[in-house]
Amino acid sequence: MVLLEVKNLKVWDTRNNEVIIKNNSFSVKENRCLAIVGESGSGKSMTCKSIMRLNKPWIEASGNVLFKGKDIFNLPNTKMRKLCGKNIAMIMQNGMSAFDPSSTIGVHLRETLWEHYGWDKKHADEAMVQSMESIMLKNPKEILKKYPHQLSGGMLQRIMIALTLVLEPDVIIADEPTTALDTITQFEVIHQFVSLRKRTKSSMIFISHDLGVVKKIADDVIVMQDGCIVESGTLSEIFKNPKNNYTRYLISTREELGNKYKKMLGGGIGC
Ligand SMILES: Nc1ncnc2c1ncn2[C@@H]1O[C@H](COP(=O)(O)OP(=O)(O)OP(=O)(O)O)[C@@H](O)[C@H]1O
Repeated sequence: MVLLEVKNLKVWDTRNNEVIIKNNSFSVKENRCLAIVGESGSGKSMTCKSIMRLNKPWIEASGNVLFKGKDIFNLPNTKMRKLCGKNIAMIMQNGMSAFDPSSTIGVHLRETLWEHYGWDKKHADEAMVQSMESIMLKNPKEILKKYPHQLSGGMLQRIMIALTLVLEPDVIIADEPTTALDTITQFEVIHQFVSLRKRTKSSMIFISHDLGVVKKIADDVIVMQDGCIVESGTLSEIFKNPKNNYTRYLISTREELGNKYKKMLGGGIGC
């Protein structure tokens, strides 16, 4: 079953009328992970921000976004706020930008859980502490008292994963969630994403320019170039039999990079 359908999405900058996303359509099926890949500036983030209506005021979008068959593109902002988080949750590229710098993590999480579930402080804290423990975050009670700047990017990403586990949304949108992290933390966070999918049975849109990561997590892939979807298919179709030159180029550069690392590390790394 299709859970989220994006139809003829067009996005443009009203300041200079530059078209950023050109009439793209794609869908996310139940319990599947769709990866959006492409080089920097190809429009991956803009696509997801447009679904969530997180674009800057000068950016406009047209088209349709259907969630469980209902058009949410023209939903009033108050209804959209309710939907975001509980039904469709976005995990940002940079953990720091997801949290209010002037509030503690606890205040932020409690507000979110109050808004979506009406939980009081005790209920929210219990759920978050349990969720953070389940993904091996140490001292969760202390974490709730901290401000975002007191925690590392990897910690903030994991807190967002813990919150997503509590919210159990139907669709999770993860925008390059490992970009700002070092290699070891990246590996751990990807592992958390894979188990997040298993535990919540959520569908996922996973944005990445790292095809190695995509191979680990995705079922379906769309490839973007200059605001257009140039190829789409299942993971094995895209990797084993890419039809588009740009897809072939992305895969070959990934393989070259992988081989270089293998040589450097004496054959110890796989992609
Ligand atoms: N706030 C903005 N205002 C105007 N143009 C923007 C804005 N944000 C992004 N763009 C432009 O939109 C295009 C697509 O950007 P987008 O961030 O979606 O790319 P991306 O594929 O996600 O890249 P990256 O992998 O670097 O995050 C780029 O040309 C970018 O310059």
